[in-house]
Amino acid sequence: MDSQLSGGFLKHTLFPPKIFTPNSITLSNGVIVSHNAIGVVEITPPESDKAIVISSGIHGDETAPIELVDDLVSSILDEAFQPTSRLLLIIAHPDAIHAHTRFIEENLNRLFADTNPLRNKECELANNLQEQVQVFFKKGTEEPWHFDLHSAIRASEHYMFGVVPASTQATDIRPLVSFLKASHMDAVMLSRTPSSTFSWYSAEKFGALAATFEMGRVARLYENNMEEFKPLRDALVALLCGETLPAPPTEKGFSNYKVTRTITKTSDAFNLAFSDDAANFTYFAEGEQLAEENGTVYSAIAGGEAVVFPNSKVAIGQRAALLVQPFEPNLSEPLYVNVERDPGPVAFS
Ligand SMILES: O=C(O)CCC(=O)N[C@@H](CCC(=O)O)C(=O)O
Ligand SMILES: [Zn+2]
Repeated sequence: MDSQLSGGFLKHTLFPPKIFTPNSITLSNGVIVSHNAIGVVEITPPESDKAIVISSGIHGDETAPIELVDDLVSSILDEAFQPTSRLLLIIAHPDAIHAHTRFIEENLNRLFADTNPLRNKECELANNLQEQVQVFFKKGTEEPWHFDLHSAIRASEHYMFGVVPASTQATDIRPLVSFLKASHMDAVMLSRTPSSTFSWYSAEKFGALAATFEMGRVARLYENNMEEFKPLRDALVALLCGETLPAPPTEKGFSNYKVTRTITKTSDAFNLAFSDDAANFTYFAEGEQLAEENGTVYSAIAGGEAVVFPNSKVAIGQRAALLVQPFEPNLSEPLYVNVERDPGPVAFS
């Protein structure tokens, strides 16, 4: 193993040597740690039943996930726990982390639909990450999982929540929902339409149990209160080690939402009808105005809608908000999140 990785995965990712050579070591517990690329570490135990990708730093200013992934790699190197799953651990975008920004030229988390023409650094990163994940999942036949860790830009009615992408695969996501509950998350949101996010890539291409996790709110590196994410870390370690997941908390509930609509910004005339700092999951009653663009008015549909990830400053052609409604899934039956096998009826405008 190169000496820099023993100084920490994050440190190596942010300050890599001029020439990087992929390398591997076998720990005394038999676990192989391979440093495949800058920001990509693969863990191979002697036997495995799951193949799990845990990615962070897709957005450079969302730092709690980066600290968590760095900590997991250090703990594996220190043999503090012994994974029984193959793992791919990722810190994706060092330039954006250095710059304390979401991205440099283009939102990396919208570049996983296909191989990208190389117009900027994010396209190159997305292509490399697609390749790394593809090789990783195709190496074995274990159950594929992917957690893409993020932090929200704004305050949120639900501090920690998962966003499950819609795919054309028939993947029953109930184990994922159980994992969210065991991680003490507050909510899950089921998508309805395909997206071009990293978690969608793993769900669509490999049938992975995949989700974007929102871990609290953006903060500078090492200014996060990582105690808040201890239940998530505990659940991850249990999953990685093939142990029983921790029990969900009894003191708080868990909310289920499904996306009713995606509002896409199509011009510079796009405006949100509410304050820029409205929290995620702010509820709007039927008829309340949500956004306006060139005379098209978006208002909440019957039953009302809550707004998630509102952002009028996104690039033209990109998602400016998700609108959601609560629902109660029937967990005694398989729960699918795709266009063909929709989780239940929902009102559309
Ligand atoms: O707080 C925000 O507005 C953005 C936080 C974030 O980066 N969220 C992800 C969600 C991806 C998904 O829909 O699965 C993103 O916007 O890329
Ligand atoms: Zn993000």
